[in-house]
Amino acid sequence: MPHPINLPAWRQLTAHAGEMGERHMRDMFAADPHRFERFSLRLGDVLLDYSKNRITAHTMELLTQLAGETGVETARAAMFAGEAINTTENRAVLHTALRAHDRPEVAAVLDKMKHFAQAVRSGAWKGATGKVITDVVNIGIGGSDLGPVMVSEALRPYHKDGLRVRFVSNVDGTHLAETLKLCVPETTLFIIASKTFTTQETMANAYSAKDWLVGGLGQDAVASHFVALSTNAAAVAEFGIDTEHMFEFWDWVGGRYSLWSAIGLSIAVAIGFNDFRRLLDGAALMDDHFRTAPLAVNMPVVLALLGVWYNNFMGAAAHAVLPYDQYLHRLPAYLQQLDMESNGKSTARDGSPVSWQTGPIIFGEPGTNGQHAFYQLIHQGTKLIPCDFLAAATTHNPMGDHHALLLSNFLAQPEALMRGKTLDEVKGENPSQSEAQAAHRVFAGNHPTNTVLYKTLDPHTLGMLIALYEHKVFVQGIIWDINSFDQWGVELGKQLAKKILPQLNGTAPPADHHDCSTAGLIAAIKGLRQ
Ligand SMILES: O=P(O)(O)OC[C@H]1O[C@H](O)[C@H](O)[C@@H](O)[C@@H]1O
Repeated sequence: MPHPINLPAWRQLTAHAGEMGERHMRDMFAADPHRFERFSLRLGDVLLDYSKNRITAHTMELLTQLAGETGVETARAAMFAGEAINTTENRAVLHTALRAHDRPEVAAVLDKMKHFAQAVRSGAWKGATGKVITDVVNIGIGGSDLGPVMVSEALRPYHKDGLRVRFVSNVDGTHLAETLKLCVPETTLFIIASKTFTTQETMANAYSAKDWLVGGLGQDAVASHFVALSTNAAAVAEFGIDTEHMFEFWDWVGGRYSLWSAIGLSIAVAIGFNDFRRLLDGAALMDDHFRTAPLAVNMPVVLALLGVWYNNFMGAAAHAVLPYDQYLHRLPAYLQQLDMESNGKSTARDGSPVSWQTGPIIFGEPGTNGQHAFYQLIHQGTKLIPCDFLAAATTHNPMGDHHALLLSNFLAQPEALMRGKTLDEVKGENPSQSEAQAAHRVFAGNHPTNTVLYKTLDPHTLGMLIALYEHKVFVQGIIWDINSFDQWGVELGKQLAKKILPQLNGTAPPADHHDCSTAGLIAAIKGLRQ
């Protein structure tokens, strides 16, 4: 497969970007009253409006051509077929199989999760002293935390009353300590979530949680207060969890794609298995759409292509995710891992260095909070930052005018970003102001946004939205000719931390291989501790 920059569509897009640089969306909207219908897609209760982008029909044709030339359709088929497309780890990438209904091993684990979730929720599962569980603490990090936290927060209206699900990820003891202050051993159940069951942070937190539990209830209590989610049965047993109480998954499930697997157990406990199944079914609907819809009308493909357009042809380095939905307040954090760990790569699939841009910097906050913080830069700064706006047409919490206020902002911001405000408009508002004063009040506009509107944030819709982003990231990885499914970039820091630990603890002599900054900081920490 030739590198993307050598493909005909890439060259044509480079030339086309030059032409499009001159054009303002305000004029394109004025010229075409059907732009919304032309550039929007709908699947079930989810609507994607991508009309506020710096595109024409020709732009989309060229981008779709790029998807064709980079082999997106072949790659998509290979992923769904279970080929080992994660070539640096020789693994298949089959998170889609977790939400389909055709694998017996998946069905068996889901069944086990269902029974466990029911037992905890109904009170049939008892702690060591016979009390029902009131607090479930998921201990995990990265993909074993961010997906479950994000979904658990997003689906709060579906949580069972009186059952609190908490998450501990950071190796900073503060995270666990502050969480344990809210729990008592007799009624607390720990879910240790780790694909490898070797992750330093998770193991440290799991052992400390075990000490806390054993300190309160004794060693025999571990069996009824700890369960594990992992692919590594030996390590689970060594930790002291009966593998009866282990929920397994497989190496073909990447960490950041694992919330659909046993890693989702905390979600199933919080919202109940039926709603967890609805989450999977929503994702399966998006999978089906992604697998079968022609590229030009394929929602994840269109989102991916728009991202490529700005990232590779218009010089954008970042992408903002702006949910106007408080329940999605952890979506940006979740997408940071999904997108940046997947596509933050600089080696092409053939091992050569890339000479084109790959994954963007993802950031965001829930609207309207972001408006009062960083939107200034998006509106008037020097950087081009494409944004995704997301909102539900209905609210779980009708209260006065709040939802209408929220949605009016959700609609106003993309309109303002698109349209901008000209010098003449500024002067028209206040003819007495000086030229210089007026200049500060001008908005260039022409800032691209996608709008994702859905009916209600329910489990099914959330499943669709997450799968939408998963497949977007996949398509971009194929176009950029990188492996979206490994994460070698996180290894070096881990290795060095392991070496530094005994030096900090004083069980190993200060090493002379450090640079003077690291050595100086180690010495400073020791000094400040005295
Ligand atoms: O689930 P675990 O094996 O504990 O891994 C947790 C996380 O740590 C790793 O360092 C990776 O960067 C993540 O992709 C992964 O999700």
